Amino acid sequence: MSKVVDQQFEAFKAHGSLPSPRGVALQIIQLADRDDTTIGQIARLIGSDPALAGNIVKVANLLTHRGSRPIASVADAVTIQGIKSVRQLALSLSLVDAHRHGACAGFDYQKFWAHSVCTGIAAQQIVAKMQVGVADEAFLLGLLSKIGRLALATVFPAEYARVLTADNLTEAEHAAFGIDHNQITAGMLADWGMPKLFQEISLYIERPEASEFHEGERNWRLLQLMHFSDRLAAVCTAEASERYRLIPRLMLLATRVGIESGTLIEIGDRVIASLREWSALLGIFVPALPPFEEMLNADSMASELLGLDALPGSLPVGFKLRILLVDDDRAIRLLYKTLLEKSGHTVTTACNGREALESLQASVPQLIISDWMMPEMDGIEFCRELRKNPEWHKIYVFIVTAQESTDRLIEAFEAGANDYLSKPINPKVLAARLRSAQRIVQMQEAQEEDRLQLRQFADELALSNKRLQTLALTDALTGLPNRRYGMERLEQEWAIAMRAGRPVCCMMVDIDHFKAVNDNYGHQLGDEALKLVALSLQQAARKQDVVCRLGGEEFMVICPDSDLRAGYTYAERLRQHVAAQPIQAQGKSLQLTVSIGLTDNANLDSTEAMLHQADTRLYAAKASGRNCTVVG
Ligand SMILES: Nc1nc2c(ncn2[C@@H]2O[C@H](COP(=O)(O)OP(=O)(O)OP(=O)(O)O)[C@@H](O)[C@H]2O)c(=O)[nH]1
Repeated sequence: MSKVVDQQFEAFKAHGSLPSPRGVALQIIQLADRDDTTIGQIARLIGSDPALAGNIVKVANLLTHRGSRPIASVADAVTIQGIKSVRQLALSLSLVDAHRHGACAGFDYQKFWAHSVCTGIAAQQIVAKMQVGVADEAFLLGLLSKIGRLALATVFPAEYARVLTADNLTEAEHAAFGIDHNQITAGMLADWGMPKLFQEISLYIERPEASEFHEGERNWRLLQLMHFSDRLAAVCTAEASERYRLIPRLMLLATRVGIESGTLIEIGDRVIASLREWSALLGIFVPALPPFEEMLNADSMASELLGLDALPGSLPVGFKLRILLVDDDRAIRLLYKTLLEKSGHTVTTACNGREALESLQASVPQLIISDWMMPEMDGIEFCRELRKNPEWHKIYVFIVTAQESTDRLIEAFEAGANDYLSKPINPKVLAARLRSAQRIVQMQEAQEEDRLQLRQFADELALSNKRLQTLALTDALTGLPNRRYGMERLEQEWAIAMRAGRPVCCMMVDIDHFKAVNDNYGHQLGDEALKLVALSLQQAARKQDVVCRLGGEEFMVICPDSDLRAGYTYAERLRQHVAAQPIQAQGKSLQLTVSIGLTDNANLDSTEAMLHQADTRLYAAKASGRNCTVVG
């Protein structure tokens, strides 16, 4: 304790006598603390106080196994219980006896003792289980950890009754008495010659985060466990309605100090059983308690979980995960669902692998936290099944395991897990691991978005290329394939025909006296007429024929699989089709005709030769009076 607190404690002591083990009990405590004390010495000392001696024999009989030979003498009691346990008994019996009631209205003496004894029992159980210190010492420390409150109620009964109604008790105590109950406890333990560590722990038992112990060191761990014992005692001694408000925080605390829910239930049940025996012994009232597992699973706990804080650390702005939580322990599901939702994530739950797989059909999360050991389908099998579906490959999976052996971890990674979390899950570690998973999920999603965007660009590009290509190969006025297309197509048809030894025809079609149309009616009507002739040619063509506009009023028609004879018949049909249909444009009726030069591939060695021949024949058709077809 600091010098100032020391002085405050000295000043406080001057106001009246503090609770203390009296007479024989005090001597027992002092004697028991010495290394050379014998059982005989302790037994003789206890024997000098008949009431205490009677109680100690009674206690020893109650605490030893039923059915064994009853303990009749103090010496037997000390031998069986051990000197340290007898010291605890002497101290508790003497303090409880002297302060079962008191003058401070509003100070619940019964509840105070129930809580103190329960903290002692819990500390003893937990310290033994977690192997961080001497269990008997932990009992004593737990029992006395709030003795400062009894001291305040004893020294200032009227004033303390008023202070007890305050929301923040330690602050109100400071305001009223210049010292708080934790500081008084530390002072009293110092006065009773208790180890310095006891004093430090009692100072910070209610607020371990304010202590100067270094995280991870043995004393820090002991303080955390004592704080946990204090909270566990609060749960065990609270009224039912209050109890369910306290349980969620106790569970969270358990995960922080490394006690998983199975161990918590085991310790809780032992504490409840032990408390029942102690309360009967000391004549203290404790409320009836259900089995611990029932408390953790109670529905009424769910709403209280909402009072919990979010996981430590902040989320990247605007990035929240869709998480699926898979665990067969309902309390764990509830606790982590609440914590994760408080941190901004959206959480769904499943109680085993099979249920999780079913839920994936409905909605796909970005991250899964799955326990390993579960009934029906365990975490590993679930992982394997999950990875079989390519749609679920991107889900980031954490496997929660109590065993960190290399083989187990390799098995988890081989089944498809991305990472693992050790059981019990430490919220700080979970928060850090989640942030790193978030970064990966975020990166994956950004990549996926880039990929989708690229694909969209590529699709758009392909489409516009196709459009450009179509434009490049189409005549804008008539919508027919243009010269470029016509020439390429003629090459293709030529190659096919030559390879297959088949004929192919080509005709040049030119509108007669078209200049006159333009001159007499204007270019606009000329254009209209060109479009209608193009349409007429197309209508008269067969499906496999290719009609294109070479430019101006000149067209080319390619007729695959046609020799000159068939081509001629066809050319004539075309010519007559145009001649037979007067063209209606801008309210005028024009009678147009075409001249055709026809050729085929027979006896020619290239498309150029073919085109040249068709051209020559077209000129011949013009020369011979137009509106006719020339074939040779
Ligand atoms: N309206 C319009 N006229 C065009 C187009 N392309 C070419 N022409 C016209 O078509 C006419 C072709 O005339 P010429 O080559 O002298 O031949 P023609 O008058 O048809 O006479 P012959 O071919 O000898 O029967 C010219 O007046 C061109 O201006 C076009 O896209 N639209």
